[in-house]
Amino acid sequence: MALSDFPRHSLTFGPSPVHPLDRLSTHLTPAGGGPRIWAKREDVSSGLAYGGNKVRKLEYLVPDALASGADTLVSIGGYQSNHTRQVAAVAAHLGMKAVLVQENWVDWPDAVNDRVGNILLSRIMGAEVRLDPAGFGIGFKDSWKQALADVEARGGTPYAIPAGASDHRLGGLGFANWAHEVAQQEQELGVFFDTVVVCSVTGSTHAGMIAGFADLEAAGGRPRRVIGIDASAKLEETRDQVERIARRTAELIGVGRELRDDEITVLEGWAGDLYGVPVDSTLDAIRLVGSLEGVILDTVYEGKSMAGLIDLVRAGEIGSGSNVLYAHLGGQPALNAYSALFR
Ligand SMILES: Cc1ncc(COP(=O)(O)O)c(CNC2(C(=O)O)CC2)c1O
Repeated sequence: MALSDFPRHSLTFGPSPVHPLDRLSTHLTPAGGGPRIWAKREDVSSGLAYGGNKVRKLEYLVPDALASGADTLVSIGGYQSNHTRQVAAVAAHLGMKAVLVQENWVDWPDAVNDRVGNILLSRIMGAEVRLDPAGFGIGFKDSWKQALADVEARGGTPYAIPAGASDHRLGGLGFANWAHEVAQQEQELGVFFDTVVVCSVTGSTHAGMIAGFADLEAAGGRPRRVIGIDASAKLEETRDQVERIARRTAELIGVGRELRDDEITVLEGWAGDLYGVPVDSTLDAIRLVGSLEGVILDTVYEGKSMAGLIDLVRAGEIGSGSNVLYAHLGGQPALNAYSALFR
């Protein structure tokens, strides 16, 4: 099957905007001659509760959920999960229930961590929010399996959405479609993005991009670099999951060849020691992009991937003449649980 053969339930206003970050580009290479940095904005692409990258993935899971006769979406994340908040929004939008397991993925000292931001939004949207003391992990957790069983036990029909909607047969399609959308926007903009920078944690955003760009290359497109910046602080787990989902998605959409190892790049160096805990480079990136561009990045994900992009540009790893596309995947609501860092 080709990507276009898979049903997609539209959950966005259309293609997510692409725009240059020229003040950032100039700041990083004041003498000129550096790369031009652009952003593609998943944080402003949907009307569903501030949107984000998971809405894209859910566009391909929703038809499967509806076809299964499910009445309840069941998923999992940390207290400040952007993913579970987007699941709550999509469930509300579809007239379905949502059961969300919110684990203690970030041992963060903020007293309101389980009451503001994403978890507040999920409660407003009527989701059943289950706080669980278990720590971070991107695999299938017992708390999530229990939630599925509970929905069935009370006569409901659950639809299982794993963490980040990633380790799911259809989890990579959303960003395979994103890659095709980029190619369309390149035509309109008259630019070619030779490098894409994206945050990687549960992996199917990055993995879908890899498969989608390989699909485009198989149809005669130019090769490009997709650089994942790890924000899980569990690099091997995240890299393994990116590779597994990328290969599975490439096969699913009929790319017609094995992915090359060099197409799967997840870099460490900006996650810090713990998922969800910002480090100096995270906060520096957030303040720099906020003050130069009025673009807001979060402390868990985008602040870390932007820190990676900034260092790669400063080190000349992303060089002059390059047009680099930064995938802004959302995440801002969680900032409310980190307000003490920005006094
Ligand atoms: C704003 C933002 N940016 C990047 C990512 C990483 O995406 P992947 O999980 O697809 O690798 C998330 C994920 N968030 C998770 C969540 O529970 O919110 C899945 C971890 C994200 O929310």
